[in-house]
Amino acid sequence: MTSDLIAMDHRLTALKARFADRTASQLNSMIENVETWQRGGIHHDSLEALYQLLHRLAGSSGTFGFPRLGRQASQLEQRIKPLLESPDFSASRARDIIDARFMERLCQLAQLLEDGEQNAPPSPIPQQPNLSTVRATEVLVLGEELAGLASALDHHGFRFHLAAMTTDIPEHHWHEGNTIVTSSHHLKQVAAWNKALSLRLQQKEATILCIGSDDDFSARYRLAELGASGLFTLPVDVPRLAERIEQLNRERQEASTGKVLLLDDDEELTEHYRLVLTNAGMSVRIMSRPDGLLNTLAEFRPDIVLMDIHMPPFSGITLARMIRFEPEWLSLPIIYLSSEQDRDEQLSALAQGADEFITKPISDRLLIRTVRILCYRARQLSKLVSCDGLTGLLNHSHIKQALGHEHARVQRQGHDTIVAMLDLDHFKAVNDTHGHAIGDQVIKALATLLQKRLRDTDHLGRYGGEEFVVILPECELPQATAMFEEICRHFSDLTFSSPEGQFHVTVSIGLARLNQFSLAEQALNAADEALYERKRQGRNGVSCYASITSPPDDE
Ligand SMILES: Nc1nc2c(ncn2[C@@H]2O[C@H](COP(=O)(O)OP(=O)(O)OP(=O)(O)O)[C@@H](O)[C@H]2O)c(=O)[nH]1
Repeated sequence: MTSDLIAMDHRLTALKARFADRTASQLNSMIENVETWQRGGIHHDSLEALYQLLHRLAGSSGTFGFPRLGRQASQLEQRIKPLLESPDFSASRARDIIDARFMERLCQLAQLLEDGEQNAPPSPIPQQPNLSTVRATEVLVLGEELAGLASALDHHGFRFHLAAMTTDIPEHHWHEGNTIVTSSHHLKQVAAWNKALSLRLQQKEATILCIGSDDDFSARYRLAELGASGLFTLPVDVPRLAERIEQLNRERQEASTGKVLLLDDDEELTEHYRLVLTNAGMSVRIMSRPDGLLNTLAEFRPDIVLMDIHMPPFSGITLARMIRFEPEWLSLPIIYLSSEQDRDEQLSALAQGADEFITKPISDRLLIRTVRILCYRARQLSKLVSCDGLTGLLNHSHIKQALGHEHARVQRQGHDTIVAMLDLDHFKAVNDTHGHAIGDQVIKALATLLQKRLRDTDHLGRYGGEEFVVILPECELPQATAMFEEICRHFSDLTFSSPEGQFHVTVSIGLARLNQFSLAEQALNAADEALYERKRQGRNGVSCYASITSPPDDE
């Protein structure tokens, strides 16, 4: 076990101990209360307090290793619920329910807590996917004949490892995050090697893209049968291959990461979920009270919200409806986390503004899998709305929105952020000579190169036809200039081909510091001005707004 896992194990054990202590003292005082009620009268509020305790235990005990306690609490909870919901509550009906048998079973809960604590085996910690490998973009190129292709991929920003045979690849270079590129002759052997390593290292198989000359149905079918996930025919269209590899990387990364806002008034349970999800590679923000919910949504911008339904005095159902007041959050997936078992009740809760229901208790593994799938689906959906179809980058309105958010962050935190405006040079001539479809490939190649070279925290958008906007948070002008100069060099090295022959394209870039401007729009105009200065100076390079002119005093 790594030191991180040991630390996490200790924290989960400490949480379990806290849960057991708190529950023991709450159960004991509840048992005393119920004994008093049996002698006197039972009030609605007292019964409601008992219900809340049982409801909490039904939802959380399983997570802390007390599944029997959770089941029994759920059965007792179900006995009280109809009376609490009925319009004619009466003390005598309550006394009929809270009878000697009920009391006996309530006392057993405390016993189950003690027994469970002694006997429950420690729950295994779900393994964290190694994020450094998930993010890795190394391409394994297998087959000496593909050496030229490997160096062409290098120009597109991919690290590659070239080998003649699988036996020449050190095992530590293989992981499930790899893309393997090989020719159809080697596919059978490469696929067997890939499968053997995936079984031995207990990871998913790496994705194999195949280079071949036959493109007919039976050739394709055979490659798919052998385990290939894509075919590129000779001569290989390198920008298209680079784009496919980049897309695979993105999909892998998106499948393992996610931003989750978790709202539940049970602090130990929320902390447990946070530890488990964070350890699985997700970014988690927790709240035990909903007061600051709207601010947290705006600042954290989660992929999904996981929310308890019962958080006295708040109701998750009302909160879900309240979140939808803001058009910005109309499509934000809200998932109820609740121990409510009744499907009818679940559906009527869902009808009022949420999207899914996760029933507590839930095992750590199932929680991770469910949350991962929900985050992935949420990102795919929001991408459809926010991304440009040709390049997959943010579209015009969403890159402007991202700029607005970053401007607000800069104003609050004062860090340096750079805005870049990029425009392909003489692109009309590219379209006129090689055709619009080839022009599209040039646009996609620049998008892929930007995605490869920039950080996950940067924002990339296609602003117009052959114009891009990039936002680099927490970056200074000299760094940004050096990085974009390198991008210009790499882009001009890419070779494109069409029936008219091979050709190269260059890009001009204008930079501005977002901090210099009181409005985000002004920074965009400044970057645009710097871009046109670059065009005047001969294109294929970078100009900075600061070096052209100082900002006016009032900006
Ligand atoms: N293939 C393709 N071309 C596009 C797309 N959107 C815009 N364009 C073309 O991009 C070209 C832009 O040309 P201009 O604005 O004249 O600029 P330019 O030829 O790049 O010259 P400079 O910017 O001065 O270097 C036009 O021919 C547009 O039709 C697109 O989605 N795909």
